[in-house]
Amino acid sequence: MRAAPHTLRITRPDDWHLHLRDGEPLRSVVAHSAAQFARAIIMPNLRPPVTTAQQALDYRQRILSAVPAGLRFEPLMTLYLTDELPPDEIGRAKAAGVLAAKLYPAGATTHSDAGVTDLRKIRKTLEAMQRAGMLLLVHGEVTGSDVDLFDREAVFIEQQLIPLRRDFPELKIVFEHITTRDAADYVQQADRFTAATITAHHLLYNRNAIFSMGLRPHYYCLPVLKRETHRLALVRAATSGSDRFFLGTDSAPHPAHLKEHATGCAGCYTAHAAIEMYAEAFDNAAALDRLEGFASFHGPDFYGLPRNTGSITLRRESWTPPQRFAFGQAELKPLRAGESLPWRLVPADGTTSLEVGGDEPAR
Ligand SMILES: NC(=O)N[C@@H](CC(=O)O)C(=O)O
Ligand SMILES: [Zn+2]
Ligand SMILES: [Zn+2]
Repeated sequence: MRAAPHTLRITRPDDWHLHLRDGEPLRSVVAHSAAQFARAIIMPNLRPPVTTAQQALDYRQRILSAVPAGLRFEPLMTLYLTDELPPDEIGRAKAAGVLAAKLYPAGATTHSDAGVTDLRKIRKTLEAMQRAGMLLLVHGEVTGSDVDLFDREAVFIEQQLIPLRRDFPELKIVFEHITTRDAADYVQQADRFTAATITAHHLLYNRNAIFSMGLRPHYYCLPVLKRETHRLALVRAATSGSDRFFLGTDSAPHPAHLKEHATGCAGCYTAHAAIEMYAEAFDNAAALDRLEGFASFHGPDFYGLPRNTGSITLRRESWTPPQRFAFGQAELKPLRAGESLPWRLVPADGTTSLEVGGDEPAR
């Protein structure tokens, strides 16, 4: 048997699904992602949502100005699809460098109230995207109160995704943050125009995490964590070597007081330790050799972008993320707060990743 490696060097990874928010909260969190990832696909679910090319360009500029000096980070922008989005905005967005548009079924998740109420209403926009080569990113859950929360992803595949795939065969679709064996199987068997992102928390946890010795709101996200058989299927997909699956943290910061609330917000914050959590999940599956493809190659290959050239190093060294970070005027409780992690990112400049951000907002 080979000895378990103590360090792991991989091509610098990207995050293909990230929420950075805006204003002061943005300035509090962006350094965490920039310390780990070269690029990230930035979700457009602000209030109001990012629905025009100009808004995407302005938001990109605000993100760049929030990146601390000395860190390089490229935000890759997306548009938020609504029933009213004019199809010709797609051409303007494409020309402005926007890579993708995001489908939030109305009511499916955080800040999705302006989302699409019926796919038939956006056919012309989807046609324009297919023509322009703009990717469609989907939050794949149906919303009806008649469908059990834990079945919403599987029902979405049958009711929405299969017809969508048939009607727009050459539209590149990323099924975002998949959480079920159904979704992993669907993507594995689909053609080369379909891929999926998988979060670190869905690789590490099943739904017991939300209910373990009391209700734990920091494990609540959408799509919600599923049962263990689904987690195992996600681990198999991520570590299979298949280029259909790639890294997307879905790190989704919310003020702690709104998560620890009678109607707590959905979203887990993982950007402070994302690559470390993925390394842990791949290590648990004895598949560390597959991490680089998943984290650094499959995403850019699917998006048609160049792979990164630099590298990062991870060390097997236990460390403990802090209990909280500042988040604008509020607090942010990260996943694994106060709990040890077995892998640690070795920062390029010799400081520790914990010092980026620290207990204070990173500026
Ligand atoms: N994942 C989440 O639970 N929340 C995300 C929205 C999303 O990605 O669905 C958020 O913006 O907070
Ligand atoms: Zn989502
Ligand atoms: Zn998300």
